[in-house]
Amino acid sequence: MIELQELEKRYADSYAVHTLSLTFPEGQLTALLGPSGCGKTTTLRMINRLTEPTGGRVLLGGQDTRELRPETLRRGIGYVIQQIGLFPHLNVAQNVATVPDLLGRSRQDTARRVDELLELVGLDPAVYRRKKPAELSGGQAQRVGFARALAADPPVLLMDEPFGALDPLARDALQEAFRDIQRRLNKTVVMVTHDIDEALRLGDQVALMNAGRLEQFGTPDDLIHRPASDFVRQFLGEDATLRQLAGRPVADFMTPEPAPPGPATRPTVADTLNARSALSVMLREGTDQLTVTHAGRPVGRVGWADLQAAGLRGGTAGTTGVQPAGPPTPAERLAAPDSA
Ligand SMILES: Nc1ncnc2c1ncn2[C@@H]1O[C@H](COP(=O)(O)OP(=O)(O)OP(=O)(O)O)[C@@H](O)[C@H]1O
Repeated sequence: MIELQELEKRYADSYAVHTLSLTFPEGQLTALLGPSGCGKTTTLRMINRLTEPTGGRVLLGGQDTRELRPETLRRGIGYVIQQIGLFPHLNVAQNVATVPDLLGRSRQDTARRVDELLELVGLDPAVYRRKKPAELSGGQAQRVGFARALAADPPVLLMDEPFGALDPLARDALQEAFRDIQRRLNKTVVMVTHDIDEALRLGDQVALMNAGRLEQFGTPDDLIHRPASDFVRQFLGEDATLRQLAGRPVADFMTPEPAPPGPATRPTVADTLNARSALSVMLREGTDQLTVTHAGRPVGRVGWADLQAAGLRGGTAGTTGVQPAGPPTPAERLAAPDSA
């Protein structure tokens, strides 16, 4: 869908991006990940020509983007940045309506579209339509930014650290909302982030860059279990598997099981709890089996081996240092960050 062919950006005698070739698959979210200064933002901005390449080309739906006028190109691509930059003098509805207005849609269509989009991003139109940006929290403003980026229903969405300026709670909530939206709308999304957790959690694919070049392109699972280089291994760190488990609900690893008769004998966790926290509970409670509940009722069980098999597929316990009957080190590491 979006294809980069030997794309390059040179500044004086240094390359911000060097002969970068990669294809962002249609309908999927690709996280552009890498250390500061590796060329993520430059790559993203070359897709919508906010930055002009010094070499190579970008194909969008097979068409060379140099053949399009930059404004036409940008109108067809949603763009979300860290501080969304809403127009302060316009209310929420007017901000979201900017692009449909530009495209000459009727007033009625636009009003309906604005309400749909506000609902989609989790803002009640009746409450938020007429508010000014100054009356919104950071998370709400960013939601409006998403709505605005989606207003023209672009097939492609570029996002540069879209959750970066939010506090952890607002960030989690908006990431969840966005994941849900992405599942429903199937946009082709390229998201720049330096946050490994975010990339592994939201990315269908991850493109890991280093010094202007691509180190590896693959699924989160590929990067964790089949790192293409020492750089990839070191960048993800030894906690990579735990990070991946943190992004998945325990329901994904559960074996369905009818509620056993009699009093509960195993510790219970809700099916929405993330798998990393479920591991923490096992360590804390000294058990390798948990009962999983849905709306308070037992629906299945999950064992250490299930999480280990899923989390460490293609690897070994040594990858993370997690051991079932284990010494205290992993327990400390697991329990510390987010004991459920
Ligand atoms: N206008 C410019 N002039 C000169 N050098 C630039 C310019 N813009 C970017 N660079 C350089 O290009 C390299 C890549 O920058 P870029 O902003 O793409 O990195 P990044 O991976 O997005 O970094 P970060 O995560 O810190 O935002 C950096 O070394 C940067 O200093």
